[in-house]
Amino acid sequence: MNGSRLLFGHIRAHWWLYLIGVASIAAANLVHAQFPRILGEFTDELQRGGLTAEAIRRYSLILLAIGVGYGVLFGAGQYMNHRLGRRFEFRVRQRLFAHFTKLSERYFGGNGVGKLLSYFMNDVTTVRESIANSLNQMTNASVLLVTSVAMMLWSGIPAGLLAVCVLPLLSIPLLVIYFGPIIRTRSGRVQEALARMTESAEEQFGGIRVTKTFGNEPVARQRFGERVDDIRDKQLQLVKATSLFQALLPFAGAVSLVAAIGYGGYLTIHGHLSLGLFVALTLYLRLIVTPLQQIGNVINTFQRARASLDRLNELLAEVPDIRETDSPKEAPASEEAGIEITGLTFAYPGTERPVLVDLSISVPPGRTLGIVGRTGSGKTTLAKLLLRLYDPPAGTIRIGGRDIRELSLESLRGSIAYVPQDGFLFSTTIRDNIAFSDRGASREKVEAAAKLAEFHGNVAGFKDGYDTKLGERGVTLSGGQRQRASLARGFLKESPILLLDDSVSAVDTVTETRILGNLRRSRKGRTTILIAHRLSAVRHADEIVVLEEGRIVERGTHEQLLRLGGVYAELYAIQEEGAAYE
Ligand SMILES: Nc1ncnc2c1ncn2[C@@H]1O[C@H](COP(=O)(O)OP(=O)(O)OP(=O)(O)O)[C@@H](O)[C@H]1O
Repeated sequence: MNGSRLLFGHIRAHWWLYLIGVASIAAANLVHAQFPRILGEFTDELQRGGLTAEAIRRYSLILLAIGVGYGVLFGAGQYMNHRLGRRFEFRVRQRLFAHFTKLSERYFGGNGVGKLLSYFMNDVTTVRESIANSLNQMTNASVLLVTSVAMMLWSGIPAGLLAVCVLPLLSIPLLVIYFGPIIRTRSGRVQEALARMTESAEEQFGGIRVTKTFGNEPVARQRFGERVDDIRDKQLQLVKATSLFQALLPFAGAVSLVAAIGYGGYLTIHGHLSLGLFVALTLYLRLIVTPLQQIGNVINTFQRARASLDRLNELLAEVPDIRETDSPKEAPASEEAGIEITGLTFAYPGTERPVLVDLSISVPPGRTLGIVGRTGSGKTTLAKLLLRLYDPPAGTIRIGGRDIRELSLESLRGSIAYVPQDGFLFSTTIRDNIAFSDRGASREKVEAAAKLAEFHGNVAGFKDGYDTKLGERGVTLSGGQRQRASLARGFLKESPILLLDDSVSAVDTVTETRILGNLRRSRKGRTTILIAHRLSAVRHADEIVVLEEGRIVERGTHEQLLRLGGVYAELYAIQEEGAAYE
């Protein structure tokens, strides 16, 4: 979808409201354009010596009516246009968010949070301001220009004189053609620099604790300073172009006024033009200097808005990598939720080296698989493929006999409760964090999940219990508590498949043993995958696979692998030795 269509689609959808807004402003300007003519007539009556007290009262009332009429109509039009601008902003933000939720992990991996925020804040606001202001000012300016010229002709100002005065104004379209693209390009650069600054701010704020513990504040200040300097440079370049453009427009207006005074003054001296008409002419020309400046403003803001619209357009055109088939199937029921992985080889998009090589694993329904391996051996990648955060090659992963690429994303992800190592907790209550997959879950259900995760004891210690708020304005949990809260969230989901990715690594060994015991009791008969560094976490699994550089190097039960005396046995010996030291 194209950027202009985003804007024009909105205008088309609300065209009648825009018409009311534009018509009100147009009517306001028609009223306003009467002003010089009335003053011209007043001057002529004054010159003829026929001005009576009654006429002064009449002229005063007419001028008052013009003022009130203009104020009411202009205010109403402006209100309408600003309201519509806000509606545009609201809709576009909603749409952007909906689009974001469809984009894949790869997109978010490549684009920082700050950059994405910048679309919501800077770009949408620039377009909204442009719509409301441009419409108000453009209607204002064009109606005032046209009516002023018409009124000048209607008042009897000679067409020749008018042509001489208006001629300098014809340079305006040429200026617009020249400056428009320059302003747009420079404005695009400002928006990009703003996005980079927001991204940098987000990163610096996120990493502020690391910065402080390393005493690295000067480096952080310098890095952020570079971003701010970049914005300043880009903005200065933009300001130079817009200022020059805006200065040249009134200059054209001033040349036109000089022509009026020269030629009009000559005609007045020689009696070809009444003093009243001369006054009206100069007032009209003064009156059109403001619209000329407004046109300049509008063109500036519109060019800036186009740069932002182009950026929004690019974002909306981003096609999600992970898509469903035309008729996606439902994931199988719990008792069929076995997993078959056959000949799975996978490299991350844009990379050559496969991270997983020819994996074949079978997890019958209700069984538990343990996956161990050194850091970087591909364990989490396998979890991401199971969830289709990245696409596995067709036919390589099946659940209940169905290729996961044929399942609807909602039902696939609904059938797997995934607990990552660093589960993110939202700034809301503990209850809402645990009941994330089922907001209506009963208190008992939330507590049962927390008990399974050995988290209930901690929660009971908080003054507000499950209503304790986490995050920015709430309690800060320890690493182990966060991990158990995230684990409770996974347990509450009660999905056919449970996938724990090193989810008990931050808890002590006694708590780990309890959690794993709870898990074995509660998940009896349900498919479970345990990814772990600590072998104690997988020793009860029905099968354990050992990964090295993306390949399965050993497989079997805990006892079989110990007997094999290979990598697993070696790791086990090292970990046992470590545990003995503890
Ligand atoms: N988004 C990505 N793009 C490219 N390469 C990636 C991406 N994510 C991970 N990798 C690479 O894939 C390999 C496997 O990573 P993965 O996270 O699956 O390992 P892991 O076994 O889970 O490690 P750990 O035990 O440390 O969590 C690593 O070499 C990593 O650098």
